[in-house]
Amino acid sequence: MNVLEGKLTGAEDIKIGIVAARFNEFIVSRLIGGALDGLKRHDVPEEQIDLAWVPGAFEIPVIAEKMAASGKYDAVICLGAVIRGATSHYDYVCSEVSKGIASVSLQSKIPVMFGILTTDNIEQAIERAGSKAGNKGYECAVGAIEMVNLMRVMEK
Ligand SMILES: Nc1c(NC[C@H](O)[C@H](O)[C@H](O)CO)[nH]c(=O)[nH]c1=O
Ligand SMILES: CC(=O)[C@@H](O)COP(=O)(O)O
Repeated sequence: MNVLEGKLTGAEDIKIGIVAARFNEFIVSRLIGGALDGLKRHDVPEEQIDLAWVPGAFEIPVIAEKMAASGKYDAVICLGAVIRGATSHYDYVCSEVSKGIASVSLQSKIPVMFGILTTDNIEQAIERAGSKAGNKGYECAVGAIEMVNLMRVMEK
């Protein structure tokens, strides 16, 4: 059996685009820190990482699509924190952001990582932004490297 896998080494030439939502910046800034930590610890040079801020998670897909279509990046990491409020707005934002990001990844044929926290309260978001439930930004960074290297293996 042949196992195709994306290793976490050989990331020195990987170029990453990050799209981050400014809404709940207190949380998102920690997701960005986790992503940068993950990329740096796997030897992705800082000068090969671009960060684009958008107002909120709903605006992430359109900028993720521009990054992916530019041909400048091997992968795009989408970071945001959607925290439930008093109305159904949360459901619409979460639904459209997840559909949008998935669509960009399939259309552009490069990894577009879903680093959007969708939580019922701020405590759950804090837990997933660098405390007891890990850091979704770090997870997406390492996942991006694995996916880029897996796709390179499959294209040989
Ligand atoms: N409530 C949250 C939002 N809402 C804003 C939308 O994402 C969007 O920017 C607005 O509707 C204008 O188009 N965004 C988040 O990222 N997180 C939230 O909790
Ligand atoms: C996720 C949201 O859009 C939400 O934070 C908005 O809050 P509300 O539903 O109270 O307007």
